[in-house]
Amino acid sequence: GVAGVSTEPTMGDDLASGEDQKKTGPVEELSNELREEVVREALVWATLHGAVVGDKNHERSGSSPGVGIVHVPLALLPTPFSRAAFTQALDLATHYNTLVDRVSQDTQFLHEALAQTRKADSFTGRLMDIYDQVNAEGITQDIQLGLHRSDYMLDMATGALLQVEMNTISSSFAGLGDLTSKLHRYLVGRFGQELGLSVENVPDNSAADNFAEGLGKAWLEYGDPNAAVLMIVYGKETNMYDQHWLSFKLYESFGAKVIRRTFAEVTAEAKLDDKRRLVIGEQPIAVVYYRSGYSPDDYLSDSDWDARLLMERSTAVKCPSISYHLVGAKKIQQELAKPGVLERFLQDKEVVAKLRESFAGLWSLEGDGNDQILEEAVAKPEGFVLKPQREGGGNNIYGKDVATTIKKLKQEELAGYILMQRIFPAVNDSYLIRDGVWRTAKIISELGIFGTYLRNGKKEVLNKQAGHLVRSKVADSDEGGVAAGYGVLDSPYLV
Ligand SMILES: N[C@H](CCC(=O)N[C@@H](CS)C(=O)NCCC(=O)O)C(=O)O
Ligand SMILES: [Mg+2]
Repeated sequence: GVAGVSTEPTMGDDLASGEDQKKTGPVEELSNELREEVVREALVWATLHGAVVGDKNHERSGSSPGVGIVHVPLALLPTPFSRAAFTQALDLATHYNTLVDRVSQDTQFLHEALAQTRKADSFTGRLMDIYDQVNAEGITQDIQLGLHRSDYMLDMATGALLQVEMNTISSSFAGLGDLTSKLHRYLVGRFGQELGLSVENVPDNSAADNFAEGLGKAWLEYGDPNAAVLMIVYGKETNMYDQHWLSFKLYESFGAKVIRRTFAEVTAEAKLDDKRRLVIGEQPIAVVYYRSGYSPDDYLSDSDWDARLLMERSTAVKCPSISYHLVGAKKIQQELAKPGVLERFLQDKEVVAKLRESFAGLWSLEGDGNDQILEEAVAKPEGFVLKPQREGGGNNIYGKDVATTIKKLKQEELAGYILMQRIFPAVNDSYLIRDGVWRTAKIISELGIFGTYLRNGKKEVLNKQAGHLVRSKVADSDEGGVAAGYGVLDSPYLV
């Protein structure tokens, strides 16, 4: 209901029908007046501290800063999450950073692993073409900056922490996720007594500072104080404040300035000078940070692809470089899960074992020996997710559609997908607030762990577990993307 007036029927009651869901979380303890007070404090805190997004109902909200602003979709209170699993996820971060960097340097592996996919999926094909072109010409810049987010779900049946995916491009919400932790620490600190919660169970977060540090240290490694950071963005971006948090902290901590451009503006304003340095207008660029370019929809014409290639050929540090972008492909995630493949990149057996135990079931549709798993996926589709080579949310295939899609795919299309074990996390009770309106809901949550990695040639400058994010969604919805409008920002309550 509207903050202060509980108008809507509470979702919780409807879904209680017969499901023996373990009721967890503080939701049932909230009396009306306490809930109204906590909701009001949450909304005021979020607004005052910049935990905001553009309001999609306001036509200028994505293009004019300060206009059409609304608080970020939120879980009112942090959601219970296993302390052991949280610690395990944090511990994996530096190892996943290293894995991405090692795989990115193995041209033969990338070619072998993506040979079929580049033919089956034209987007991957275009990325591979750029990869081949810059390799043929000779890499101009071996400073690699990764600002990653490795997403996990805690499988209720086995208690296993399983990786959903590794994001190596445009990993959102270091800014807003950090703030959500701070908001929940404020609310639990202020109302913990009545809520029966303690702030020690709400871990602090420094994702925004860590991502700004990654950008800042890459800018320093480039070594030109007059050069700027170029952020590649959408013309209309309702998640701009998550991006501006990083720009502001980067300037505050390092003095580096960020300029924002779309691919079209890069086409109009960019050139390479005689040393292949990237210049936008008169402004030299030290780092290119992509917050667009992860979906084929982001390339509206060949000139956008030319802009990507031009930036890739330049001496600017790309985040991600084309090779880091490719390592984040779902096909690579699936190939890395094959027996013996991790050992190609990592020597430490314990590390290999830790990473491998975080892999969910992952299978290709094409190639040898998969008939049995394909039959199982057609017979029991609810146990699987079918994933195209797409980022940005809203693309995965669930339920019966898994079976119908597998049956209708042509042989040459199979390598454009991967099949993954569907993970069933615990269901929790929560209050979700969107546009100032709260509602109770049964939610499932996904934990993202940010990682920052910077290597300059042989020198590893940075390799950090860089903070966390929880995104929650109504338990019966398949998609969970916040930017895509399904999920809310949340944080873990360690139990
Ligand atoms: N609007 C763009 C959105 C960029 C984007 O979609 N990033 C993907 C990884 S590729 C992602 O992190 N998705 C999880 C956050 C969610 O749930 O929406 C931006 O913020 O720059
Ligand atoms: Mg993703």
